[in-house]
Amino acid sequence: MATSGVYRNGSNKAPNLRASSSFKSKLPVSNVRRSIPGGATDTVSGRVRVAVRLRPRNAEEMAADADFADCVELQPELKRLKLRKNNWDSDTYEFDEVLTEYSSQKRVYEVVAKPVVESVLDGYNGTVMAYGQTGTGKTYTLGRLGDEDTSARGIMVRSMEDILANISLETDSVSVSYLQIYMETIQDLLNPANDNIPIVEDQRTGDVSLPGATVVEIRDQQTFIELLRLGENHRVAANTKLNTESSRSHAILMVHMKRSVLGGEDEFSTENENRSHSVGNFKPSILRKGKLVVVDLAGSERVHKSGSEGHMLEEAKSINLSLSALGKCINALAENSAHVPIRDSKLTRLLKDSFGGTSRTSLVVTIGPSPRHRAETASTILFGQRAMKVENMLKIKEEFDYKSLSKRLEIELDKLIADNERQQKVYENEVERIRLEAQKRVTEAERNCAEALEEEKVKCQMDYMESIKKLEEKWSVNQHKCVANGEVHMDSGNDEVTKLKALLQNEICLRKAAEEENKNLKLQLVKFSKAELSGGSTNVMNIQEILEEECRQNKKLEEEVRALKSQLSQLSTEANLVCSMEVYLFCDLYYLTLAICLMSISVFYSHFGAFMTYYNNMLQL
Ligand SMILES: Nc1ncnc2c1ncn2[C@@H]1O[C@H](COP(=O)(O)OP(=O)(O)OP(=O)(O)O)[C@@H](O)[C@H]1O
Repeated sequence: MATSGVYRNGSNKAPNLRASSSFKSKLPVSNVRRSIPGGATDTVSGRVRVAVRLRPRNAEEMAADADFADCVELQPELKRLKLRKNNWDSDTYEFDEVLTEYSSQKRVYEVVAKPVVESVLDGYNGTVMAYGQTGTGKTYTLGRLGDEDTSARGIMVRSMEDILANISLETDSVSVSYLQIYMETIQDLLNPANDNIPIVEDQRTGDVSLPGATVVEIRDQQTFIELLRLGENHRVAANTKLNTESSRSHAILMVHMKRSVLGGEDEFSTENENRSHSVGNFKPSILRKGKLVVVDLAGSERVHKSGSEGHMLEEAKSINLSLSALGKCINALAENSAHVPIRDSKLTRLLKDSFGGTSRTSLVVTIGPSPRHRAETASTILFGQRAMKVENMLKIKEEFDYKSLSKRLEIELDKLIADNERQQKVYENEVERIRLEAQKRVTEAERNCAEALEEEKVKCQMDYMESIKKLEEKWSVNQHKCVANGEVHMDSGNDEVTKLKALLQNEICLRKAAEEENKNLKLQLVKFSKAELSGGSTNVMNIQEILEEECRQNKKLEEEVRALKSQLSQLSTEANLVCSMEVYLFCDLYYLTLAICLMSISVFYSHFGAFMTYYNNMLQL
């Protein structure tokens, strides 16, 4: 009976496996505490999950153990394993999963690794590790490539298949490193020249990294399989008594995944959305940095059983040393010991996060059926049982992806610039269209205007011609009238003007003679004045006054003569142009004026004559 067995897991009671959630189930969301960015304190408890896998009998065992029953009996439906002590007694152990010799590789992947891979895709670290005696199927479980038979593919290949199927190569990235710990040195299986890679621990986060290890970005499954093949070729293996191709090193495959998750995609979208509203629609996406570590341990073995000696013995001792260090750490963690001897080996330092750390860890312990190896099988089972007690505090590794936000903003900016340029082009085309239309309209308006002007011009010319014609007709009529009425007067007017001119000329001559005479008189007066200088008689003074008065009169006359001259010249010009009636009027007027002038001149000369008489009298006196 299953329940009648004795539980052997460090105490008399099996771990409370039923209380835990299903091995396949995802992490309970309600337990997750998140704090972004910086990867902070998003933790959830996660016990190390352990499955046991039984290898079928191999050819050697079929022969050697033909008469013996297997040392184990599996009850997969109860997830129990019975380890026979003898024919009538057995110890019963409970595991998270019990995988029989008939379990397919697919089933093994799904119960052991798939939940871990899913966690890695969610941004957690994950570890899948195989532990067991040499030749029990660790490499078979983890590392089979399934070249000929895809159903034989191991956990490594299937994990990568799942990862590649769940990420977007446009926004996410996957890269791998493949290493081995051989004789306490870390070597690069993808580049054997890298044969002493240091382990670097981040003091702040506790994260472990291997600077210098080859990191290859994976974009397709085939590349990954080729890398695994390359790594397997470089892995140290040897033909031992227990396994013709026994791995002499611990192989460690590290898969680094960076997955960009847009805000609002998952359960904490509301929180992210609220936070992102301050930056508008451009919420930084969340970058999840999950790391999957797949560890194919070297086989635990009893040295005498593996037949190792010389260098292989040294290898076996080194393997056992590191496995024993791992066992001690797991024991310490299982017992909540204050000190966990992580630094005792490279293996434990490298697996620091896998046991007692932040990783979701799944362990598959492989066992063989042979009763001859019962002790090793028991040891393996106990290792698994202790590992089941190790509690990890899973911590999500995520941060705001400012790089991707910047890229998105750049793309958005490019889009906006292109939109703007397109709109600018549309605008320019529209402006050009409007300009051409306006130009067309202006040209049309100009043409219309020119036509209208031309029409107006023609009309004006016609009106002008009409007016000229009318004037000419009128002028002609007037001409005829003039000819009929005033031709004789015109001729007589012209004669009168000529006479007037002659008279005027005569008067000018007279005036000049008078001026000459006046000048002479002045000279004589000066002489006379000198002679009579001291006399100062009143007569002379009177004469002077009379003389000055005469001069004034003379000037007045001169001005009148000048005015007459200018009027005469004007009259001469106008006389040729004005009609005969007007000429008559002007002529009459001038005759009158001229008569007055002549009268004035005669008065002057009469005065002048009187003066001269008086003057001569005076001289005689
Ligand atoms: N479940 C299985 N079904 C069929 N064959 C298996 C199974 N497990 C292992 N084998 C076979 O057993 C042999 C040893 O397996 P494997 O090399 O995987 O053991 P191992 O534990 O890795 O050994 P080592 O520790 O020496 O490297 C191989 O030939 C493998 O094909």
